[in-house]
Amino acid sequence: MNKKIGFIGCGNMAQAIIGGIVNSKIVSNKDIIASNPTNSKLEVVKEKYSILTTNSNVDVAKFSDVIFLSVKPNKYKCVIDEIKDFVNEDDIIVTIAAGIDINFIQNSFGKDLKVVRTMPNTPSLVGEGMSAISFNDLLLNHEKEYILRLFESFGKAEVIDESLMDVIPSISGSSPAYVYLMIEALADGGVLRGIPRDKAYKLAAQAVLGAAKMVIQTNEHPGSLKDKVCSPGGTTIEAIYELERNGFRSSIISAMEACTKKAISMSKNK
Ligand SMILES: NC(=O)C1=CN([C@@H]2O[C@H](COP(=O)(O)OP(=O)(O)OC[C@H]3O[C@@H](n4cnc5c(N)ncnc54)[C@H](OP(=O)(O)O)[C@@H]3O)[C@@H](O)[C@H]2O)C=CC1
Ligand SMILES: O=C(O)[C@@H]1CCC=N1
Repeated sequence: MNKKIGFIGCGNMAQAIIGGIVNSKIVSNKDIIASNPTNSKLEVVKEKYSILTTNSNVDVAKFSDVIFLSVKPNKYKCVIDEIKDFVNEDDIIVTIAAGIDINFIQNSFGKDLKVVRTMPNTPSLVGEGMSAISFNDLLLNHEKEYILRLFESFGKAEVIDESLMDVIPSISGSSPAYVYLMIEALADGGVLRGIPRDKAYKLAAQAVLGAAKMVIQTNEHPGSLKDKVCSPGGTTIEAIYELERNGFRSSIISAMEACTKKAISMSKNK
C-alpha cells in the first residue's frame, strides 16, 4: 500500500526531509502533505516539490498514515492536543524533536499508538541524511521496515536504543552546524591568504566531503587516514600540532557534551 505522509510544521527540517523523499521518488508528491501556520514556507514546498499544503494540522492528521511532528519541541503538546481525535491506531507518529521521548508522545495522545522517535539531520535534503531511529513495541515488523526504507530514501539510518537518543543530536543531528563552522573557518583562512571566497568554499567543502567519504568507504581508522596526510617534517603535522595545542578535539567533545546536556534538560522540561 502507498502510505500517505504528513508533516505538521514545515520549517527547516521538514523541508529537508520532504526534499529528500520527493527527490528519491519513494513516495508520490500527491501523497505528501504539509501544514504550517504561515504561508511563505508552504509556498516554497508547493513550488519546489508540488506537494499538498494546508494551514490545518487536523487536515494533515486526517489525510496521513504516517505523521511527522516537525514542530519545535515546545509546540508538541499543543499540536498533539489539536490532532489527537483525528489520529487512529493504524497511523504511525514520527517524532523528530530533540528531547521528546516516546512516553511523552503516548501520554500526550492519551492512547496507545505506533510511535517512532527519530533524530534526522538537514543533509537529508541532498540525500546524505543521517537518522537515528527508535520504535515502540506497537509497530509491526513490516511497518518498521517501511519506516527504515523511508528514512534510507534520503540518507543513512540506524536503529538505536531509545536510552541513547538524547546523545544523537550531538553526534549527527546538530553536528552539520559544527562542520559548517569549520568550512567557514577554512574558507576564511584561505581568503586571508588571497584565495577568492567562492573558490575557498569549494576547496574547503570538497576536502571535508572527500575526508568523510574516505572514512566511510575505506573503513580505515580516522587516525590512520590522518597519518597518511602528515608527511614527515611537512605542512600538515605543523597544522595538527597547532590544533592539538589549542584543544581541537576536547573542544569538539565539550561542545557535544553541552549539546547532550541541553537535550536531556529539554526532555525534563517539556
Ligand atoms: N533543524 C535541524 O537541523 C533539525 C531539527 N530537528 C527537530 O525538528 C523540529 C523542527 O526544527 P526546525 O525545522 O529546525 O525548526 P523551524 O522553526 O525551522 O520549523 C518549525 C516549523 O513549525 C511551524 N509551527 C509553529 N507552530 C506550529 C503549529 N502550531 N502547527 C504547525 N506548525 C507550527 C513553524 O512555523 P512558522 O515559524 O512559519 O510560524 C515552523 O515552520 C524540532 O523539534 C527540532 O528538534 C531535528 C533534527 C535536526
Ligand atoms: O538545534 C536543535 O535543537 C535541533 C536538533 C538537532 C539539530 N537542530
